[in-house]
Amino acid sequence: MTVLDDIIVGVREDLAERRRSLPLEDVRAAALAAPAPLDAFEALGAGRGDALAVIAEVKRSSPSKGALADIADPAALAASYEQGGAAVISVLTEQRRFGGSLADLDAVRAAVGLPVLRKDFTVDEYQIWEARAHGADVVLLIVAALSDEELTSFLALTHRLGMNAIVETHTAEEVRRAAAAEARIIGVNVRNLKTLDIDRGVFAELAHLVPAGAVVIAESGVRDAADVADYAGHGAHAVLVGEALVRHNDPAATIDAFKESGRTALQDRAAAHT
Ligand SMILES: O=C(O)c1ccccc1NCC(=O)[C@H](O)[C@H](O)COP(=O)(O)O
Repeated sequence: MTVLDDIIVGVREDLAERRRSLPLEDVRAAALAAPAPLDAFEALGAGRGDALAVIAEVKRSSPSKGALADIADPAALAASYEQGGAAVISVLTEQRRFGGSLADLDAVRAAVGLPVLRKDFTVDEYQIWEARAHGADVVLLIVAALSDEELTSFLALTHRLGMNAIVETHTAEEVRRAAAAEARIIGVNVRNLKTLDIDRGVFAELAHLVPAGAVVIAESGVRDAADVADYAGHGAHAVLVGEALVRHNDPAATIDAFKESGRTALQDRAAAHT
């Protein structure tokens, strides 16, 4: 069993319990009553000009590293991300392996005026309705965890609710599947979901396969501004950063530095293409 399979077993068990305490009809009603979603595609699309967008993640722990940070106040952390110029805030809500929760999502939603990503392992439409009910603007759809039919129907539901999805890929075949599903935002995650190893070179290999018009996100493995520049130089419109921000004592300054590094790399890239 891969790490992804193992995570999904836990996700399904937790989901069954939530579904028992709150049926789908009730979650749907709450989602439809929630304030309208914010436009993450536009917020991330800034990176298609000369300004790299940063998706800043609230991440307590992970299967690869264990506990990362004691985040006593996720709202305050998210507010510092917003102050540093993040375009989108990502909140990991998976509980067993990442220590996240819907309570974290609620706290962050209430604290920031930016689009918020509910970052979880989406395997059922219930989770998309639930994300919207809790004020999320974006959900994560991991191609490796979904059939083509699920990917297409989950993407359609997401768009019908006025939300966006980051469609996450790890291989050329998954980028092809994301493109065939007409994903507007495609993430390339350089963390191998079988070994959990980071290989930043994967982004350079796959980014150019993403269709023009889509937003391309480099996910995972950003340690410093040089990594951001490397991703931007290979075509990233945005980077998704967790560990480097939650471990830093000044996340706002770190985001600012990442954006500056990305801007310079994008300008160099544009100059090289003229
Ligand atoms: O972070 C992990 O160990 C992990 C393991 C298995 C599946 C997903 C995992 N992480 C989710 C993410 O995509 C990252 O949280 C995100 O890209 C940020 O990564 P990083 O900046 O390297 O913390």
